[in-house]
Amino acid sequence: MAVLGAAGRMGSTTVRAVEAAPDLELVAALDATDDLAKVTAAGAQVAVDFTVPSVTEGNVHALVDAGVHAVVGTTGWDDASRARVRDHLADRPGVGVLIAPNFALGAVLTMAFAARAARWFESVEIVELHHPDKVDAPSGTAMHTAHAVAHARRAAGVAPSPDATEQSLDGARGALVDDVRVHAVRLRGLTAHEEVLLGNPGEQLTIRHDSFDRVSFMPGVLLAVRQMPSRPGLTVGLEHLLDLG
Ligand SMILES: NC(=O)C1=CN([C@@H]2O[C@H](COP(=O)(O)OP(=O)(O)OC[C@H]3O[C@@H](n4cnc5c(N)ncnc54)[C@H](OP(=O)(O)O)[C@@H]3O)[C@@H](O)[C@H]2O)C=CC1
Ligand SMILES: O=C(O)C1=N[C@H](C(=O)O)C[C@H](O)C1
Repeated sequence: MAVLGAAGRMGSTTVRAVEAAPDLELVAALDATDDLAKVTAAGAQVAVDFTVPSVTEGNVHALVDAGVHAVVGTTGWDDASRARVRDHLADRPGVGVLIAPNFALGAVLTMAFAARAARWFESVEIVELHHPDKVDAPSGTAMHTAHAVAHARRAAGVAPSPDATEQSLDGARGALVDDVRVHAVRLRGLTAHEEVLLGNPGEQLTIRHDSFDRVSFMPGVLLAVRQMPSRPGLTVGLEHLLDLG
């Protein structure tokens, strides 16, 4: 298999995890200046992408063209870019692509629990907290959580969270993602954290997940690497590989 973005925080952690896995062989580790042709030249069947939002879609199309299955953890995807990959895969039967905003088991469970709880609360807001070197906000995980929560609330006929704010400084109420408020904190010392706050009169449920170390993402990454050769087409979210989708 191959790792794209191998010199980065997640890429280097993935390289170590693959090297420690007896059933996987790392044949290519690419950094920003490397040609993607190295992936096929090395005979990789699966490539993991932990690069940057500006290049990940191009990488995925090149991998699909080459018949290489892709496990994508890089964020920055939207409906339009995912649709382009889905269309491309329709011409390449047998090739599988997973785009997952978070590979940590606890984060996937947080999203599943939040979606399950969302219909029972009047108010829902999301706070994501990350290291200050992160280039995108809100996090891909928070966006995915907001969409899942919004979908569950719409399906149950629940109104958007009440908010009487008439006057506020720009950004004070966070970003509105699919009718759900999302707040992004960037703080030295943090790794990757998310809280889903659910409120009713007289009570609050907080669902919180903390990734203290990037090793937390590795069981999910390796699970995906092992499964993608038998999952053709586009899969969005690790929850589908964990039977939680
Ligand atoms: N799904 C998940 O579970 C997780 C997802 N992420 C996401 O993964 C992505 C990477 O995060 P992180 O590792 O912290 O970021 P880093 O900035 O540490 O790593 C990104 C790496 O990609 C390299 N790169 C840039 N362009 C290319 C290219 N065209 N080909 C190959 N490599 C390239 C960068 O090189 P250079 O610095 O020289 O430009 C850098 O080494 C982010 O989008 C982040 O949100 C992060 C954690 C978990
Ligand atoms: O950049 C990060 O660090 C992370 N990015 C992903 C995201 O944007 O959701 C996953 C995790 O939160 C760590």
